[in-house]
Amino acid sequence: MTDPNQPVSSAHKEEQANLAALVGEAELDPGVVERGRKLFAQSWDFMWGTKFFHQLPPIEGVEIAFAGRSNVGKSSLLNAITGRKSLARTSNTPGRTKELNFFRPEKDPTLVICDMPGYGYARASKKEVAAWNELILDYLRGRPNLRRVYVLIDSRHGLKPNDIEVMDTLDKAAVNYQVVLTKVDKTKLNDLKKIIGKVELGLKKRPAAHPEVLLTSSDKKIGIARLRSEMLLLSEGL
Ligand SMILES: Nc1nc2c(ncn2[C@@H]2O[C@H](COP(=O)(O)OP(=O)(O)OP(=O)(O)O)[C@@H](O)[C@H]2O)c(=O)[nH]1
Ligand SMILES: [Mg+2]
Repeated sequence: MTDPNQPVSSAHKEEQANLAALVGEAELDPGVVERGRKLFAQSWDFMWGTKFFHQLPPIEGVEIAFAGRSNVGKSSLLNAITGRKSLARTSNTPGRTKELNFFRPEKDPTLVICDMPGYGYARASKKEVAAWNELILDYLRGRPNLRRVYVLIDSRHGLKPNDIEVMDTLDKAAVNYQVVLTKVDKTKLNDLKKIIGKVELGLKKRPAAHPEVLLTSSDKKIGIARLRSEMLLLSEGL
């Protein structure tokens, strides 16, 4: 709780400190943070895009995917971790990413990131939604080098039925995943704490889920160093 008698700036500072504690970057190993920074400071390139499961790129290195409902901030998060404004196209209109788009460092084939189309986009045609959902689910359960799926959830909205469906699929396929709460710059600290508690409670019952959620804001660059560090360790097979 903030003290109403304190000047606004110190309440703000306290809020920032509380948020930083939730994001958990202070406990990171500085050496790992630096290696993570370097991994993403390389020149990252678009590698492959497809709407079809039978046209996926050849298997090379470790793959990590960003999944989540339309407009949750998947492409923005890819841009934030690679420090690029428009490596992946973003939009405030849901349904921007229409293919599985693969990215990797220009000179290093050890890590590939897949930016996925969003699920749950109501305004596309039924046929298009069905095709996307099929592609997303086929990819999530059928990609042998998929090491981790980050399931992005808007921190203002929480889990929706299609997030549950995706997590059920990942549990059944035994594909390791972790929930990332996005746009934390838009959520009040108390609401954020409530949603973290609720989501983490639900994750306890899920065998393939990482028990802890990550917090990010692509706009304010919150949680980016931690995500980079964790992705570095995954790319190294740890
Ligand atoms: N405030 C805030 N807005 C964000 C953040 N991340 C993304 N957005 C906004 O959310 C909207 C959607 O972002 P995208 O990155 O295109 O979302 P997406 O999940 O890739 O969407 P689809 O490709 O349509 O599935 C854009 O208007 C972004 O500017 C964030 O951390 N904070
Ligand atoms: Mg996108």
